[in-house]
Amino acid sequence: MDQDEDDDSAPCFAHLLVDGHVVDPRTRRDVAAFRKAERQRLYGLRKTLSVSDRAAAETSIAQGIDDVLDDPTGQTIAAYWPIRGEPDLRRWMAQAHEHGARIALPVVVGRDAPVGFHLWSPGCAMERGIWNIPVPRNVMPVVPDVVIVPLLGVDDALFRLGNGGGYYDRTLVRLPGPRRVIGVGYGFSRMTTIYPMPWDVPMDVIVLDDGTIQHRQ
Ligand SMILES: Nc1nc2c(c(=O)[nH]1)N(C=O)[C@@H](CNc1ccc(C(=O)N[C@@H](CCC(=O)O)C(=O)O)cc1)CN2
Ligand SMILES: Nc1ncnc2c1ncn2[C@@H]1O[C@H](COP(=O)(O)OP(=O)(O)OP(=O)(O)O)[C@@H](O)[C@H]1O
Repeated sequence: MDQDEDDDSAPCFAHLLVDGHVVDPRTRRDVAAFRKAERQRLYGLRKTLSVSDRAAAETSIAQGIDDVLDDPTGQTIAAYWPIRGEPDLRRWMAQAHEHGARIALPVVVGRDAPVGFHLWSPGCAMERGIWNIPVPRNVMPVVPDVVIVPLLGVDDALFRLGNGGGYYDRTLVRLPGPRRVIGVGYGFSRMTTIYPMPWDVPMDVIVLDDGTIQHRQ
């Protein structure tokens, strides 16, 4: 017997809630298993990229972001410090900083909490944060106008598959004011669907290394 559906001695439905969203437990389990397998497949594809593939991808993605952003001057832009074979945009970040953008990095502050965004500048002191991800040592929190998110997978409706912590989804729903979410990744990241769940937040536009620039319909 399945405890989730058939235990009528349990009047509490809290186990069906994910961050306030009602979710069927069996669906949640199936989707989590699907995403886990897809993550492994996509991490594997990233590992096949050569140094020159990566360099070319970074140039192409940087160009695509410039096309999408227009003038970064005066904008507060959250980018990221690359992990797990993500495109390395640090050169683009330094250039945008030089052109007058404020650049911030995501900082995990707690397991199920939204991430914070802390100002970064080229060469600033860094330290290892949660998950061992480098973060700026000096804590200067900001609210970004633009969030550049690394995508592991992306589906036709621009829902993102990430590393599986749910951090960006939790963060983006809570960001005050208008913000633009730009997903960046490799051409092989495309999927038909990630089976979006109520908490998934679609991106506004994606920039892939194969030259794809796709805006959400
Ligand atoms: N470069 C970069 N920085 C980032 C993010 C990112 O995706 N890329 N994040 C964007 O969110 C946050 C970190 N997100 C992370 C999410 C999960 C795991 C992780 O290790 N997950 C487990 C599996 C979790 C699960 O399936 O329950 C693992 O892979 O072992 C690490 C970092 C903040 N900083
Ligand atoms: N508000 C929320 N937003 C996102 N995920 C949440 C939320 N609350 C709880 N979760 C849980 O966190 C996990 C997030 O999984 P999901 O596949 O969405 O991660 P992801 O978007 O790939 O990760 P990340 O953004 O860290 O790269 C799920 O198991 C989900 O149940």
